[in-house]
Amino acid sequence: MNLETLDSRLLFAIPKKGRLHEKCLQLLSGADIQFRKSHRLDVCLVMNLPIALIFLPAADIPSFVGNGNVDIGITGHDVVLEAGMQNKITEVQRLGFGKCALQIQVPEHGSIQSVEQLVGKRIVTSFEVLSGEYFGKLDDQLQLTGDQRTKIQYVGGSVEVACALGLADGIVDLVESGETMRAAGLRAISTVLETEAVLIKSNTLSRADHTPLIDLVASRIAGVVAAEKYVVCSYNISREALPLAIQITPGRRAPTISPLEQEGWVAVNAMVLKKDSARVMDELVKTGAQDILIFNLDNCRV
Ligand SMILES: Nc1ncnc2c1ncn2[C@@H]1O[C@H](COP(=O)(O)OP(=O)(O)OP(=O)(O)O)[C@@H](O)[C@H]1O
Ligand SMILES: O=P(O)(O)OC[C@H]1O[C@H](OP(=O)(O)OP(=O)(O)O)[C@H](O)[C@@H]1O
Repeated sequence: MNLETLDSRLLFAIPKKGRLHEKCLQLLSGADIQFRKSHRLDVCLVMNLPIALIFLPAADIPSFVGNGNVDIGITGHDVVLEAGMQNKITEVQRLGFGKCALQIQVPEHGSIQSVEQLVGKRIVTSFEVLSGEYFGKLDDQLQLTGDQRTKIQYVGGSVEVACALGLADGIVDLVESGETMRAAGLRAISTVLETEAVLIKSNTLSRADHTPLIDLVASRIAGVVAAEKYVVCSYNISREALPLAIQITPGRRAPTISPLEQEGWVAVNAMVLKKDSARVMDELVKTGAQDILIFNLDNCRV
C-alpha cells in the first residue's frame, strides 16, 4: 500500500485484539464500512468510503486520537481517562458494548474489608493513573506523606493473582461477569469507574477537516447501536383500550397507529427497548391487545 494515499483519508482507529475487537468488526460491518485486512498489516483502506482503518492496541488509541495522528477511534472510556486524554478528545457516543467496572478488590476472607483499611497499603493494577488519583485523594484527606501513602504498582495483565502471590494487599481491575474475581478468591469493596466502549474524535485539527465524513460515520454507527438496543413491537387493539396501551408503548417519539378493517380496532407499531420487550408484551396482553409481534431491527436511523 502506498502510505501517501492515507493523507486524504479519514483515519479511524480500531482495537486490533482484545475484548473490543470482535464487536468493533460487527459495528463496521453494520455501518457498511467495507475493507479487506491483510494478515500482518495493521492499516487498511476502506473500499467504499475515503477512510483508512488503523488497527491499534485499545490502550494506545486515546493518545493517537488526542494528539491528532488519527481522526477518530473506538476504545474504552476507562482507557481514555487512564491515558489522560479526556481534554484532547471528544466522546461522540457510547456504543453499548464493552461494559464493565473498574473495581477495588481484596481477598474475600482477609483482614482488609474496606477502602479505608486499604489506604497506605500495596495496590497492584494495570490502571496506575486512575488508581493513583483515587488513592491519592484518600491519602491527602488523611494527610499521609512519604512511606505512609498508598503504594501503586503497575502490572500489564493477570492482576488478579497479585494478592495470592503476596505482591499486593488489594488490586484495582476491570470486572465484567465477576468470574475472574471470584475464581481468584477476591471481592469488590468499591467502584472507581463504570465504563463502556466509546466512539472518540480528536479535538486537534492537525489533519484535513473531515467533519462531514465523521458525522456520516457517527450517524451510521448510531443507527447500528440503536438497532441493537431496540425492537419494533406491533399489535392490534380496540380503540377503548388504546390510551392504556400507548402508555405501555409510547415509542421513541410517538407510536404509529393505523386503522384496521375491523370497526373499533387499530394496529399499533412502536419502538421498544429490547431488554423491556417481554415485560411490555405481558402488560399489553393484560390490556386486551392481540397479535403482539416483536421484530428485530437490522439497522435504523433515529
Ligand atoms: N471483561 C473485560 N475485561 C477487560 N476489559 C474489558 C472487559 N470488557 C470490556 N473491556 C474493555 O476492553 C478494553 C480493552 O481490554 P483488553 O484487555 O481486552 O485489551 P487489550 O489489552 O488490547 O487485549 P489483551 O488483554 O488481549 O492484551 C478495556 O479497557 C475495557 O474498556
Ligand atoms: O469479570 P470477568 O468477566 O471475569 O472479566 C474481567 C477480567 O477480564 C480482564 O482480563 P483479560 O481476560 O482481558 O486478560 P488480562 O488479565 O490479560 O487483562 C480483566 O482484567 C479481568 O481480569
